[in-house]
Amino acid sequence: MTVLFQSADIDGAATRPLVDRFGRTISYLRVSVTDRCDFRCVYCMSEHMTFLPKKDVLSFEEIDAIVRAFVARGVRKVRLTGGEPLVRRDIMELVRKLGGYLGKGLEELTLTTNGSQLARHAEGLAAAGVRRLNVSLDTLDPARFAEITRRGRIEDVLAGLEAAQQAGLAIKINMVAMRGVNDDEIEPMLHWAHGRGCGLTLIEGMPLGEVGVDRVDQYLPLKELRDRLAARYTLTRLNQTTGGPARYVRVEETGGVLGFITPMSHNFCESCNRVRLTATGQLYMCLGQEDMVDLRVALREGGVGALDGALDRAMLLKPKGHDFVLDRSHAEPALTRHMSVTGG
Ligand SMILES: Nc1nc2c(ncn2[C@@H]2O[C@H](COP(=O)(O)OP(=O)(O)OP(=O)(O)O)[C@@H](O)[C@H]2O)c(=O)[nH]1
Ligand SMILES: C[S@@+](CC[C@H](N)C(=O)[O-])C[C@H]1O[C@@H](n2cnc3c(N)ncnc32)[C@H](O)[C@@H]1O
Ligand code: SF4
Ligand code: SF4
Repeated sequence: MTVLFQSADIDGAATRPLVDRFGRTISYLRVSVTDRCDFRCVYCMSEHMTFLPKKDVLSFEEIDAIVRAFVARGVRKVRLTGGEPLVRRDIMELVRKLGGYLGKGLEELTLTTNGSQLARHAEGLAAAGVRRLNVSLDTLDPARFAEITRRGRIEDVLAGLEAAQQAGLAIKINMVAMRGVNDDEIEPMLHWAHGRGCGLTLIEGMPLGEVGVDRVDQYLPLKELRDRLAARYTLTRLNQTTGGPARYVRVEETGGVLGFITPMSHNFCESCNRVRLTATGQLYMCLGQEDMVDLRVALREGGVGALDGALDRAMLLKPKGHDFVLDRSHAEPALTRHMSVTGG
């Protein structure tokens, strides 16, 4: 195997932080380790997907080299995502490698997962230094779960959650709010999640990739949900941030934390701090735009030494924000690229 770099000290302050043209500092890297998934959630994928060729997928050594370059430039948070990160073969090998950067520049290593494989990986994740996970779950009803995921078994996810909590991992549940699909379950989910010590974050559906369902009908602005919840519960605004896009409140009646991610109704791009690496090594500067730098090409043609320059080029390309529009006259996806490619 080619050794891409020798061990060097990446501890301490970044010498040249990553700052874009709008003065935003990049401190958060999302890494899609695979675009494949064992589910086909209706808002994310179509029933029949063509996945990226396996031969083009970055090796763990290449991902490691790229993450290292980012940490050296001031990235403090890395999230593994996908597709489903836990379906990539030998994924724990990568988690352990990246866990080695914790305390040496990296402050948080975490994952977003559908939970289906969590039961067998929870202890390993905790041992590698992961402290919290975001688990996507849009319903508590087994039949509805099977419909939304087009093939998932809720029992597997619940067993995964149990194992993760046993392993001491903090859990935030991600729920995409969909009108006419799961909007009758917001309050039950809130009580269920908070009752077991998990946070709950509601998300507005975004128009990425052709998925075979009518996104316009399903779109539910979270302002509407927030008003509905505020009529029943006392919501106290929290200033806490995880470095992600959610805005949080405490629900006084349950004592738990509720988050709102509102890319459609309230754009949070002015405070964007993140970039995204796909499984095949393209660094996208925005979830909702096409601007990218190919780090796989940079690495394979120029070695690790070429990464720094590629990151500088990337900063010049980061756009101001997305241009998502979702209404009857814009029913097409904003981009053909599915969420599972860019990792959400
Ligand atoms: N438009 C937009 N959506 C985002 C961005 N980051 C995350 N999301 C969406 O937010 C939802 C939840 O993302 P997660 O993977 O849980 O990550 P996070 O919100 O950063 O997580 P925390 O670290 O817990 O704050 C997903 O639907 C993402 O697609 C972003 O930069 N822009
Ligand atoms: C793409 S998934 C990848 C990680 C993992 N498979 C999972 O589902 O948690 C990351 C997050 O994006 C969310 N997501 C997927 N498609 C979305 C869309 N069109 N709009 C908003 N959120 C979406 C999912 O609900 C999930 O919370
Ligand atoms: S949201 Fe996650 S679990 Fe669902 S299809 Fe997309 S990648 Fe898979
Ligand atoms: S849509 Fe693009 S610019 Fe806006 S927060 Fe997300 S990644 Fe950042």
